[in-house]
Amino acid sequence: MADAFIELDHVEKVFDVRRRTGFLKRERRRVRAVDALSFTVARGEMVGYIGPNGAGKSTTIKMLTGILTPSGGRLRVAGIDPARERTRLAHRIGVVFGQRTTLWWDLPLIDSYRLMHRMYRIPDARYRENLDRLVALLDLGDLLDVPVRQLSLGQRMRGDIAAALLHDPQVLYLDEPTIGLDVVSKTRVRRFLRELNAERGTTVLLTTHDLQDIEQLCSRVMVIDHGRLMYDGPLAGLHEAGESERTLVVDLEREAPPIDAPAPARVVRVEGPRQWLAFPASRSAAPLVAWIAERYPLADLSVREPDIEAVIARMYAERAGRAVR
Ligand SMILES: Nc1ncnc2c1ncn2[C@@H]1O[C@H](COP(=O)(O)OP(=O)(O)OP(=O)(O)O)[C@@H](O)[C@H]1O
Repeated sequence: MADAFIELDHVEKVFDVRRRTGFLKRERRRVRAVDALSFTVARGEMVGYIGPNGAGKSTTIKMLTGILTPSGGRLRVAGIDPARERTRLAHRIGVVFGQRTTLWWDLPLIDSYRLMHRMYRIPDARYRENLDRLVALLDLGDLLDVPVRQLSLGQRMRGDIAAALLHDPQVLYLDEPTIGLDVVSKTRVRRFLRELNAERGTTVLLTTHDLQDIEQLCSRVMVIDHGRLMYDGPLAGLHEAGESERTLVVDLEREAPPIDAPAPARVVRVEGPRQWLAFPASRSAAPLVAWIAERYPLADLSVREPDIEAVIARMYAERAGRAVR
């Protein structure tokens, strides 16, 4: 592909794992974390990269950043072989790990940015311009003098995202950027990423367990499992492939027998006055809510999105999959 920015051609990563199986006894095992993985991502695309635990997502990202060397296949990011030219590539990429911070824990936030200014040799004018823009967009003004360890998770995440973007990377790898954040912080982070992508054309590869991250940010999603690409296409297609379901959680004013909802909705759990109804993710919850509200005394309700593991599990079960390369 001419405008491919990230290119993987039959990339593999095999780990040799030694395991103690008894006194003085060790077993050698080979783990194929990434298996003949091929895909391309065009410049400016925002792609969700999802899969169950241990699927090979982190291993892929580590190879894309040059931290790990592939055992086989061909890998290029912006035309660069990451494992061979890690330093040159570092100027083109930004990485945010939701669970870990790249910021200096004991220093005020601004000091981490000053250190990055030096580390990446960002020209002074560009550093100041980027810092001002990121501080405004991510609302970091009041936090710059606060030591990182005193920041809330949402504040730290915004601080980390700014740190990853100070040097104007062309591609941003995000690993669980909204994990543990409250609804307001999630919305803020997602809005920022949308704007970044629209205004700067930054290519984004996003790993997440939150389907709403994907829904709100990515027109394309890739599903990986056992190191292989299981699906590559729009999120809507994934829902179809896995016939995923959302759950309507209904709190009635008092206990009642399971709600006899019109198919395909059905009660999957009852606990006192609370009932859980599953319905296809492709349908609106509104008609079901209206149907229940007409017949039952409602105290409260909420809709839960399917989690990624459930979608993928169904995808396997149904095997109605499409576009498996
Ligand atoms: N350094 C390593 N040595 C040995 N095995 C490893 C190593 N790193 C990863 N693995 C194995 O490779 C497989 C893929 O792991 P990876 O961390 O890439 O999965 P993941 O999709 O990122 O999972 P999670 O969602 O849990 O982060 C797993 O079986 C894991 O145990």
